[in-house]
Order: sequence, then C-alpha cells, then structure tokens
Amino acid sequence: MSSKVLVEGVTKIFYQRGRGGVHALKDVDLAVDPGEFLCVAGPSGCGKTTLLNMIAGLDTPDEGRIFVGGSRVHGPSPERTVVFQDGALFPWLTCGKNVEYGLRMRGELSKGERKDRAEEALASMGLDSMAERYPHEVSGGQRQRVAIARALVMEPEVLLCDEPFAALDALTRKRLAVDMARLWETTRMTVIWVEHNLYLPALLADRVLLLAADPGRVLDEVVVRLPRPRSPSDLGVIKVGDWLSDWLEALDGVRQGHRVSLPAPPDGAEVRPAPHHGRMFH
Ligand SMILES: Nc1ncnc2c1ncn2[C@@H]1O[C@H](COP(=O)(O)OP(=O)(O)OP(=O)(O)O)[C@@H](O)[C@H]1O
Repeated sequence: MSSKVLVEGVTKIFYQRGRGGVHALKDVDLAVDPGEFLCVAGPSGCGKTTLLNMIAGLDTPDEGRIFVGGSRVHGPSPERTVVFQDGALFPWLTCGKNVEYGLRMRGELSKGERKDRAEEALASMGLDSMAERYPHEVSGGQRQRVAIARALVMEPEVLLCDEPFAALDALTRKRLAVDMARLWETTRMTVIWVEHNLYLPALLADRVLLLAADPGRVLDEVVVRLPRPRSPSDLGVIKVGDWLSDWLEALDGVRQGHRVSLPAPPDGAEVRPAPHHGRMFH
C-alpha cells in the first residue's frame, strides 16, 4: 500500500480549436517516496489535475514516462485509485456496496469477505452504521468519507486525491482533514493530493509541490517538517498554511509575467528549488 511514484520528463499538450496547443505540463520530473504524503498546489490551470490523471492512467503523456511501484503506467488500475471532488459514488448502490464495488470487480474475495472488508473500511472513516444507506441518504461529508473508504479498501499502491474536500463547508473539511491525517499516520500509504486550500497541506503533507501555469511546470517544492500528529490549531500549522497561501497568491504574479518576492519560510517549512527550471522568486 505504499509504492514509489516516478514522473520523468512529462509533457502534455492539449490542442484547442482557435487557440493552438496549451502546454498543460512541460517537462515535469517528480519522485514520490513510498509512504510519502505529497500535496500538489498551484494556481488554476497549472496542470495539477492533468498530472494526477496521468499518474492514475486516465490520460497519457505526450512525452515522458510514469512509473508506480517500478511498473510503467499505461492505463487505469485499482492500484492507483482516485478520490474526486464530488465523490462520484454510484447512486443506485448502498454505501457498503459502493465500497465493495472494486473488490467485486477484482473477483478475488468471497461475498462475505468483501462485506467484512467494506465494513472495516467504512469504520476506519467513522461510518460504522452507514453501510445500508444510499448516497442520497448521507451528508456531503459522509459521502466523501465513503469515497475515501472505497479507495482505501482496494489497498492501492498510491492514493490519488483531487481536492476531495473542496465542495464541503469549512468545519466539515477541517474534521475530515484531521481524520485523514490520523488515518495516514497509521497506514503511511503513498498519497498524492491536489489542493487549493493550503492549510490542508500544512496539516497533512510531508512535501508540497508548487506548480506554475503557462506552461504548467514545477517551480519549487516545500518540505513540511512540522512534527506529527498535527492539529489545525497548532501554531506551526497555521504559520506554514498562511505562508503557503501567500505563496500561491504570488504564483499568480508569476503567471502574469511579474517577478515576485516572498518572505522567508517559517519554522517547519523548507524551500527546495525545482532542479530543472530554476526559481522565479528572488
Ligand atoms: N481536455 C482538455 N482539453 C483541452 N484543454 C485542457 C483539457 N484539460 C485541461 N486542459 C487545459 O490544460 C491546462 C491545465 O488544466 P488542469 O485542469 O490540469 O489545471 P488545474 O491546475 O487542475 O486547474 P484547476 O485548479 O482550475 O482545477 C489548462 O489550461 C486547461 O484549460
């Protein structure tokens, strides 16, 4: 449940009528260690979802290669499950059957074993009594918990998350993030998590990759060295979250061609320039 992810020289161009080619990503290199929690952040349109989709195998690079657990990614696999913003649950299946679905497709377990595994995964997300309910019978936050349980039950090599809490209210988002942090601390799975809200990486991540747009590329990375377990009320988490948010605003300046300067990182965060592209800050 924790494999290395390698992205080597990946470029993706989308051709749009009347606009020519858009470099969603240009020459992106990335290595994620087994058991690392990586957040990918950056302004709108910098290629975060494109990168995640290509690691998931839902899209293919025009150039470059991607490996997960030493195997080249050629298409989707249950070893690389994605949790989307809207959960994408099947509305005609109960929450329990939604969680069981991937196991059923895999066809390795008996009906009873599948049910037990699904109940375990739901319990790990605090949903012990929800198995018989349909998605429309639970709250938005509970639906996202089911979506995460559905991904976890597959014991993927890497868990891929595309802003899974973005549609939730602030309080629910915070609760889910705290539970996710606890869960990750016990499982230490490899996670790649695309995020806009930069307080979540301060709470969750070992490292934050900062992308810029036009062309989508890695600008810098930030190693988050805050001790665990972390809490949203920790001063260190708040300071790193504030500083990352300032950074994201500054990246919009980069996109518009301005040079920007940033305050030095607070304790608990360390900036590492991206190896190939140089920094645009000074
Ligand atoms: N299927 C597509 N066809 C054409 N252009 C696309 C397609 N998907 C993405 N793009 C373009 O590629 C660029 C990167 O898009 P992507 O969705 O990966 O960015 P993002 O960082 O995830 O943005 P956001 O934060 O707004 O979700 C954007 O300019 C987008 O318009």
